[in-house]
Amino acid sequence: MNYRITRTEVPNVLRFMAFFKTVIAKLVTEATSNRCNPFITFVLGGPGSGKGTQCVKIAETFRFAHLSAGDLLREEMSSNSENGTLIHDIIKEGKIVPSEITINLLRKAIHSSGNHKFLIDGFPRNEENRIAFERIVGVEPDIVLFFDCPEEEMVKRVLNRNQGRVDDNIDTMKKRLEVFKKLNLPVIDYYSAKGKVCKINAVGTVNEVFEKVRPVLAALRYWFLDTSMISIIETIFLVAIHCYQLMLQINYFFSKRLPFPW
Ligand SMILES: Nc1ncnc2c1ncn2[C@@H]1O[C@H](COP(=O)(O)OP(=O)(O)O)[C@@H](O)[C@H]1O
Ligand SMILES: Nc1ccn([C@H]2C[C@H](O)[C@@H](COP(=O)(O)OP(=O)(O)O)O2)c(=O)n1
Repeated sequence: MNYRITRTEVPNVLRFMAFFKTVIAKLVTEATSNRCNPFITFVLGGPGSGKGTQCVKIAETFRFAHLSAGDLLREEMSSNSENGTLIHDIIKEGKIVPSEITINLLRKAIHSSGNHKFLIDGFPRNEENRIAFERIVGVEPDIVLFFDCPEEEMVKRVLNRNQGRVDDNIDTMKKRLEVFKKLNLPVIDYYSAKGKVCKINAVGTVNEVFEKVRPVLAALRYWFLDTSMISIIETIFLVAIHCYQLMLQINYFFSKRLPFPW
């Protein structure tokens, strides 16, 4: 195009470009705002369904930070903290520790991890956990992985776990299964209704189950790639506009006429 900007038009063109840059920045902020929050994956399933085992593999393969609510509570229990005895008694009874204690441990672990993609394993266990997390941490999970496993398989796995846990015995296991059905399944239903649950059949060898999980996490890679692509395109676009503005100002200063680039 042969159109040339005249000297009197330059201030208006500069003003238009400043407005254009503001609009682009706003659109990009809106497109990426959700993505600046940490990426939260809740990992749920009955006791012994294989959550912890699969989380280790996911964390290794896809570089997520793995935070196990149960492990954090057990560490707290053995650190002789003021809540130690309370946590021990609740876990031994197969019940759920008050949300405030678990969320405090999770919050500390999230902040000290240096990662922005999290697998939160074994949380939320009940509606109280769920509501408190959303209120205190202020985010909802991006996805929920649900390891669906038959009861007899879960019992077999827990009784063979051999990690010296106070709750890995048949009496506590029966109570935990009841608590899972009564309190945890409603949480899974809640997130299912929101379209966030990805149900994985947890029967099979560890590797077979992981092959069912892999495509779910692999699909998320595009999600993360998407975020960086938007930022790269935005940067290229804004740098181009800045350069043109600068050229325009230099030309204006030397009172020349500048060809319009489109
Ligand atoms: N797919 C599987 N097949 C057989 N055993 C498994 C499988 N996944 C995990 N396990 C074993 O079952 C036990 C419970 O697994 P774990 O990952 O601790 O479950 P959860 O975290 O859901 O309680 C562990 O001893 C683990 O090695
Ligand atoms: N959000 C949570 C997670 C675990 N707990 C307690 C109660 C659970 O029975 C124990 C053990 O949890 P953990 O996730 O390690 O147990 P499983 O791996 O499902 O066997 O910790 C809790 O009170 N609240």
